[in-house]
Amino acid sequence: MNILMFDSDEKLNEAAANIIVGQIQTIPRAVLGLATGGTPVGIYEQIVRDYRRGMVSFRSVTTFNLDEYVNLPIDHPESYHSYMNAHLFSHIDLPEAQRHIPNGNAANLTEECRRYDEAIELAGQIDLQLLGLGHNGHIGFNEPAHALIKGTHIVELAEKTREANARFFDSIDDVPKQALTMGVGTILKAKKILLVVKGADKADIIREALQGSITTDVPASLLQTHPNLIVLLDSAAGGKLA
Ligand SMILES: O=P(O)(O)OC[C@H]1O[C@](O)(CO)[C@@H](O)[C@@H]1O
Repeated sequence: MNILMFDSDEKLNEAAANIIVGQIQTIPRAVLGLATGGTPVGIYEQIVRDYRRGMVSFRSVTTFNLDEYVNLPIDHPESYHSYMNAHLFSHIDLPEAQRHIPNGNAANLTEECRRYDEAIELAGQIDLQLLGLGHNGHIGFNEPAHALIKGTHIVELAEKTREANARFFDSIDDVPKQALTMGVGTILKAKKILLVVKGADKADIIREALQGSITTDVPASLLQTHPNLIVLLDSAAGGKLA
């Protein structure tokens, strides 16, 4: 595990963008796993700047997002489809057919999960998976549980997750109760993982995830088993690491 700490958000975003752009430049048909939430917004802004400077093209890149809400219309401003369009996809030359996000409005959600896993397999596994961290240690929407699920599945969102994400909606009642998420097995199969964590409110959970026991109660702790994990933290998030 390689942990890097930054004293400014700008430097952290630049470092994360460099790693992602570097993968695209060195891997001919790179497959990226992408995340949503507040954390990656500045990283996507930096990637778009790099794209506009002509440093990178996404024409032969394939992307798979970690998750999507269930029963939230795709064009709802807070769907992860809308998020990805607003922050990344509408600004770069990534062909639409190469962008993948689970469909939380599919008539048969179980079948949609199976289809999503099959698409990832067909793409030849994920070269680089970008991850944020939930306050309860979730990665993607893999919430703390007695057992974690390997592949894409339907998940009941934890109250803590709905509370954290209520800031994006008019009220907590509007936050969906379910989501589709890539499983921890798929995440751990990525060749490289880039975990980005920002803010003092995540200092305790990142310490538990990286330096505590490996437990399904803190899904991110399973990342300790990954052979190629890079962790980028701001100094507030990293403030409690031993
Ligand atoms: O970056 P944020 O907004 O704190 O979110 C952290 C994590 O929570 C999620 O948004 C899901 O709640 C993940 O996609 C993200 O990695």
